[in-house]
Amino acid sequence: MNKGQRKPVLAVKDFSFSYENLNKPLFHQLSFELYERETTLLMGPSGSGKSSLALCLNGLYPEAVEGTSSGSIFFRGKNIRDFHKGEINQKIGIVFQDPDSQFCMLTVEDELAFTLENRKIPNAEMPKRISAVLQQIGMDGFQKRKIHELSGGQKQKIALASVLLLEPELLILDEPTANLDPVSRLEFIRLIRSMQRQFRITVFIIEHQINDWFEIADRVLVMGSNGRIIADGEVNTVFSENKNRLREEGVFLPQQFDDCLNHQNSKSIPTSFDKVIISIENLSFKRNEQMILKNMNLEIRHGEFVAIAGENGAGKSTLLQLMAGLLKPTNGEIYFQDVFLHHWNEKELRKRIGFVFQNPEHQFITDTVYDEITFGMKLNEESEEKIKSTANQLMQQFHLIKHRHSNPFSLSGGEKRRLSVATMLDETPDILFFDEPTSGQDAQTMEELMNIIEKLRENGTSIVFVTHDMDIVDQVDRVIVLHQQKIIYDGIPDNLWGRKEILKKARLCLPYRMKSHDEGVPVYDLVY
Ligand SMILES: Nc1ncnc2c1ncn2[C@@H]1O[C@H](COP(=O)(O)OP(=O)(O)OP(=O)(O)O)[C@@H](O)[C@H]1O
Ligand SMILES: Nc1ncnc2c1ncn2[C@@H]1O[C@H](COP(=O)(O)OP(=O)(O)OP(=O)(O)O)[C@@H](O)[C@H]1O
Repeated sequence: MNKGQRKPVLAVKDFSFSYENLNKPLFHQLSFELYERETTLLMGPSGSGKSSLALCLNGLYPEAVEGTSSGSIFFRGKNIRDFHKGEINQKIGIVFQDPDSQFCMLTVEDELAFTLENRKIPNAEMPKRISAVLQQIGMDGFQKRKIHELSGGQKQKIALASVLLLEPELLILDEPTANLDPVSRLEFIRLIRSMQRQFRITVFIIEHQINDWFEIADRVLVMGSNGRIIADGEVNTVFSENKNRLREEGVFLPQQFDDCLNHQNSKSIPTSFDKVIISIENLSFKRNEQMILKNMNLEIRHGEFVAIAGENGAGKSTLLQLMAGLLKPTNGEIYFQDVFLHHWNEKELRKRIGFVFQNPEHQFITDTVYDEITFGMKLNEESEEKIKSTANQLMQQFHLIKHRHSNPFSLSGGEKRRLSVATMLDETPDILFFDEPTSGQDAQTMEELMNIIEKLRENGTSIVFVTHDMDIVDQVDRVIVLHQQKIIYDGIPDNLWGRKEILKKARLCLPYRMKSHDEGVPVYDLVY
């Protein structure tokens, strides 16, 4: 049966949407259809309106925000406005970009039971279903854990489990794997594929990078910065016919279409890594009596570009926060420039150490983008002139000028992350800690971020960041891999790629430039 004869699950007709505080519509007269058992990827530059569209598709917007819409959205032929409240949210399940905004209960078990209650599943059946879904996402045993005490990736997995329990007819996933370790990401994609075969669900995914989804995506839609769909069709056709336009828009091209891709290695920057900036001696750290890091020794040198990798929950964010003095070791010592970290004056330390959180919202303390960027400079009593010119330069650099008066919490995911990085660069720090700075960024911003990092390094700043992106790890001077409270690898990335047993233990995979040697094998089977 061709598409002309098939009935769409979802039909969007001439749909436009505007936020009241923006002077023009975010997107205009969008028309497209989604079909049963198809997987459609929505791509587009950061801020183009992808998450806003997802929230319109399941009827949450425009009611839940100050916004207006025109046109219609039909679910199996019925206007979504004509469904009873709550009914449409079960048919169309959505996982938000920020899992924190999804949770309503304290523990994992209560959160998942809440979904089952809404589906009127009998209480007696719940433990079995909860255990089964947690097993599917590799988190059985986490039932009693408090959600706010989970790592970023663990939270994302719980948000995904919750929507899987809903068994919706249409599943909308907004950057669902951004915080997952590489193997969890591939496992999740496989799970979606098998669920789709089993339950005939339709899947709509918002993603910046298509590489992992390439094998299962039937179709790709691209939203342009002009608020219109600029490409729609089968994956190969879209990328081969629109390569230049998509590149101009800052959209990531799949590996096989990206002829500009090369293995850039930042080791070319002349740096002497002799002087130690951070030194860790016999560090141990416990949380709620659980040992997270044990007897760790580590040195970071001036100008070094270091990545920290490892599976979800391995302790990467914890290590970063300890090195930045945001957490105190249970045992052992950390020195910053040869002085005990906790002997430093707090104000002086914050000037010298920059820290970008995994969740950018944890960093925001003011009501506008401008105030956020100038906050540190005002605190340091910089001149009015310097504050203005630095703020303007940073807003230009991070494409935030048009949002200068916006509330940081109303920005798109990528814009929030760019703001959180910009606020750290009002001065050149001695060391900059980044917790997954590149996740959720479009191709253009990613490239610009890497350029900013290179410039900082030229000025001697050390960069230490946590990432699940093996292509970024491929570009650093040194990679540290954490596993079961310890460092199991510390060296150059090129040597890591040959250490299959380490990759396997830490649930890492190879960068794409190395995977491409095995052509013809589906990417999700190419973990080791
Ligand atoms: N609640 C809101 N009020 C006002 N403006 C908003 C609100 N939410 C989003 N915006 C603005 O709408 C634009 C689109 O945001 P949206 O989150 O839909 O983009 P996106 O394409 O998903 O971006 P990203 O790839 O960065 O996640 C952004 O410029 C954002 O600042
Ligand atoms: N506030 C907290 N209270 C108690 N335990 C916590 C807290 N935050 C994290 N943990 C636990 O500490 C361990 C390490 O968490 P951390 O956030 O450092 O992991 P991570 O390697 O950064 O993970 P991810 O890749 O998922 O972001 C995890 O088992 C997590 O559940």
